[in-house]
Amino acid sequence: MNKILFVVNPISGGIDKADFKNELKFCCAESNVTFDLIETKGQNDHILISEKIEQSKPDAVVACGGDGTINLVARILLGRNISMGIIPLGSANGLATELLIPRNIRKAIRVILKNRIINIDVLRINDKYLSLHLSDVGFNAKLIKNFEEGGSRGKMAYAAHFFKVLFKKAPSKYTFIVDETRFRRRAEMVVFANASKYGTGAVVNPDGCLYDRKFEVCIFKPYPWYAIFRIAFDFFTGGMKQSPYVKIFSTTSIIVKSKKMVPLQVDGEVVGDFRQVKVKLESTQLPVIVPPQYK
Ligand SMILES: Nc1ncnc2c1ncn2[C@@H]1O[C@H](COP(=O)(O)OP(=O)(O)OP(=O)(O)O)[C@@H](O)[C@H]1O
Repeated sequence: MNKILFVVNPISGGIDKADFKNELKFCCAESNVTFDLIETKGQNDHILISEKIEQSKPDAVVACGGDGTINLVARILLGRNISMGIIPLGSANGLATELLIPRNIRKAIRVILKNRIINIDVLRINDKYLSLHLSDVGFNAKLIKNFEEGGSRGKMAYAAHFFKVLFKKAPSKYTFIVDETRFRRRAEMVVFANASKYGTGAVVNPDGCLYDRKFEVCIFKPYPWYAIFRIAFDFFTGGMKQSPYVKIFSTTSIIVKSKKMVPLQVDGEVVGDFRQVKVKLESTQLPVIVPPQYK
């Protein structure tokens, strides 16, 4: 690899990026690799980064931030034949966790410099949003919405919101359309899973694989209140496939319709309320730099 462009979100995770930039200089000099760096501004980043790519002609573009920054870079790179790297420097790094990318900055930079690439699947939602990791409608989207609106931070606050939302059940009626088949179900949550687990470590889709040319739909059926503990247990022990409250199947496209508006979250970001969610596997995969331990 000759040249790398690092896209750094200066505010992600509330982390000062000075140490990271020093590490970057050190590691790239050590490996004789030239690099460019651009900081995101929070506005028109798509244009600024695209222009920088044209000018800099990098072999790889590395997203340094949280899931939002990764999604931004992925949208720009898809179809361009440039690989994407990830340095997890956000408050939420679901995809980096899934890919076993080290949280340690120096180790993460060295993963990039080793340049081991796999092509991962990408989902397109409602012809607009890109999902590399996990997207859903229902209780998790509500959880994220409440958490963001609550203004609180930290694991305890998150756990409190988690149980509050699980207890405050509000199933919706959904119609599922897969190829020629159509069926109806009431559900507390429907997950469109390219990956296997959330950034918190909760395993929603135990067999999830990022490069298998399909994704899983995980339907959480309405459950009695006492099932909350079983569901929480299955989330953290990887037992979701055996759960009587969850149905999981694989597909390459689906349309889910709901009578009422339901919040949709895409890779950690609530993007709005919808009555219809259309999910499709993109024909193009995205080359991503991964550590040797990711199989
Ligand atoms: N220079 C900047 N100033 C303010 N906001 C910015 C800047 N650069 C990027 N952003 C915003 O950062 C957000 C993406 O953050 P990202 O997901 O990478 O990190 P994060 O710490 O996990 O964030 P969050 O906790 O908000 O999800 C986007 O909303 C983007 O608009």
